[in-house]
Amino acid sequence: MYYSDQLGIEPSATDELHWTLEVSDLGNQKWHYGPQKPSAVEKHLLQASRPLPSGNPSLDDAIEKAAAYFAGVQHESGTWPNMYKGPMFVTIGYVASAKFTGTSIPDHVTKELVRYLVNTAHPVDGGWGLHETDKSTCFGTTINYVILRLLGLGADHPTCAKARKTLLAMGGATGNPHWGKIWLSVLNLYKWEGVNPAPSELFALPYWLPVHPMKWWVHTRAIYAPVSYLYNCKAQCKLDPLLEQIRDEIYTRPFAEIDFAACRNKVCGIDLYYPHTKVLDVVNWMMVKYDRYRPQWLAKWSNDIAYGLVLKELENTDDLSIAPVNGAFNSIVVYIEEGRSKRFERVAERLKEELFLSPIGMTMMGTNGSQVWDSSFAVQCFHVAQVHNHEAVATAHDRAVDFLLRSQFDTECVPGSYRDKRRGAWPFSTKDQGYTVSDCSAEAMKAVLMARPADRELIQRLHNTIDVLLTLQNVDWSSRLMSYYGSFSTYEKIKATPLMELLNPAEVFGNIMVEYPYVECTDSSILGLVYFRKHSSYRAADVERAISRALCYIEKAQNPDGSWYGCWGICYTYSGMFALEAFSETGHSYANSDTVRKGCDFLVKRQLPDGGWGESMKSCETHTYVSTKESNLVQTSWALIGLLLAEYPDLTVIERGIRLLLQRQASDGSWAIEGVEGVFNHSCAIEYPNYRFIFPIKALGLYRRRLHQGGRVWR
Ligand SMILES: CC(C)=CCC[C@@H](C)[C@H]1CC[C@@]2(C)C3=C(CC[C@]12C)[C@@]1(C)CC[C@H](O)C(C)(C)[C@@H]1CC3
Repeated sequence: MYYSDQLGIEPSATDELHWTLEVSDLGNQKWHYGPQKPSAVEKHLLQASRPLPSGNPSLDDAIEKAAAYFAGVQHESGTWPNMYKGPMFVTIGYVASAKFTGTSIPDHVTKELVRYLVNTAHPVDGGWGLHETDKSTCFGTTINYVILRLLGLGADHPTCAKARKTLLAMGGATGNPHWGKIWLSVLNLYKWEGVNPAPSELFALPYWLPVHPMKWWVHTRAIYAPVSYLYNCKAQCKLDPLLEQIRDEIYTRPFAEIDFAACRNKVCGIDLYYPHTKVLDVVNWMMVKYDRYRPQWLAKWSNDIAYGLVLKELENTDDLSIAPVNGAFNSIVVYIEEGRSKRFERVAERLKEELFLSPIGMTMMGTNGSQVWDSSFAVQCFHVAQVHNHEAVATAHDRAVDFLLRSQFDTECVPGSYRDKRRGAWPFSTKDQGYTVSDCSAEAMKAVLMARPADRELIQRLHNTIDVLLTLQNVDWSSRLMSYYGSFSTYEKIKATPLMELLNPAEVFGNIMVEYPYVECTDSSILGLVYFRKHSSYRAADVERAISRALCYIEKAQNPDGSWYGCWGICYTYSGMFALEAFSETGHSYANSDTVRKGCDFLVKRQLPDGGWGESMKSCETHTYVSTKESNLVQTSWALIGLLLAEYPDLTVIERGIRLLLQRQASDGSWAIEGVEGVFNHSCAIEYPNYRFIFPIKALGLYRRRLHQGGRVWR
């Protein structure tokens, strides 16, 4: 029974049996409510975690059953839809956009959005944080309180009353960080004069300037382009009685008496992960003066430039946008410019693809899914476990490969969008989303090569992938200077100096201004290149050089204790697995490499008494390994994969971990969700529900190979 059931909410939950998920050939997902019957996929996604007895299987049985279960919950599009949830600051975009543009939200969606927030409110103080398992923060509590009120929950409903009390105890909504203040201003619940400036003139600067926004990290610039437009025209939703009530509820003083300009730099202490630098304070002060005295024509002229960039982003992503945060801002900007035009309707419609239903209600995901990433790993794990051609798995395997082939980019971005060459690369989620990611391209390439090693036409197609991947490596003079030579970043190579972080206005996220070198992205890129090298001699010398430069980088990035800090999964365990796999694929093992030996010893020292591994989100925040008390299925699998690939000599260590995976498997072959596996920007946790199949299957498969091959790991 969920908290929302105990509490009783009006409107109440919808009937889970009436929800179906539509998924297109390209993996785009949308939930519908109606008379249809749910399929195995919806049942798998919506059934609450059911305690099934453990099957206590043999190794072979465990692999067969897990692979068959996982194959059985694949959608016929070749993807594994899953609730890619966690961040608690995304749904505000959907609700605020609907409010601003007068778009109605269907009843069944409203009910489920409310249910999710009621179920995720902090059990003690009733607030919300940056992510689902976070402590309550001013940002999380304000925006989610506002959502509930806009969706029709009464101010005196117990969830609202409790959250409001917590918000007011934190000093009220004036303590919001930059993004919170921006959403409140758009909703006319705050005043723009109290928001640190984000003028669109920045986008009109000449590109050669080192601070040009189009050199920033793709997400940050994609968000600040529409935000700067809204800032310059001080866009505000029409005030209505409900908004007036909310104004009265979220502050400790009457709205009319608040000196908003004085709150510009005020951020609640609990929220403040990354305080402003003095440099930013000075720049902000100057921009405030500029904002006051600049001529209107200049504000309008630079808004035209920002709007041009928004339109290009929409064109390059088939009206979807890179992720829901800028997607929501974009929808408002298009509405201001064009009213309810065809384009606006389409942007608003595609925003709904970011909504996902889970057993605890509906929320907006971090992106429109994790389709390409998950399908790539799924194909790989079927091969490692040698089940790809088994009856229960073969269709799912082939569909996933076809999905990956359909999802490879075959067009370039429109000119003038400051985007690099993308033909041949792959995204994280879907082809429509349109953004190359280094490791997603490499893992997808590895997957299709595993599946079709002898397909000459495919290898030809992968020439483009190689061309893109090679351009993504950080190898220019500044990377030598900053000692990230040979590394790979996420979406692009590093285009601006990390000193830009001094101007990070977000307060709640670190490392968002520019690209950084990432160990995991570098590891995956090596894996992709190594696989390609096995099958083709295309640009052999360049590929070879890229691999050795990347290996040097990972070696340098290893901490003295043998660990690698992970940025996209929790944390040292995640990165350790990727690094050890990259070393293993290039011929390094425990027996012949100090780096590998140190990497393994680090992991082995952290094995818990039950044979598993469990690492806390605190590792990401504190940059030190913090163990949880309980071991975690996915992290145990990561550690095991690393050790197995490194040919760690002591099999008893590995066997203890393997036994834990077997014991936790339910009789239907599945594993339950045990906790959050992913992270971003050091502070926000995000769930990857498919990891609970992908990585245990891979770990068990590798272990079986090791047993069968007399202690030698298959390559
Ligand atoms: C702070 C901001 C801008 C918030 C919006 C959320 C996005 C930035 C997040 C949500 C999912 C996310 C963590 C993701 C990634 C980047 C940042 C994302 C898109 C990438 C693609 C980076 C590279 C990683 O190796 C990996 C592929 C795992 C992730 C996937 C998810």
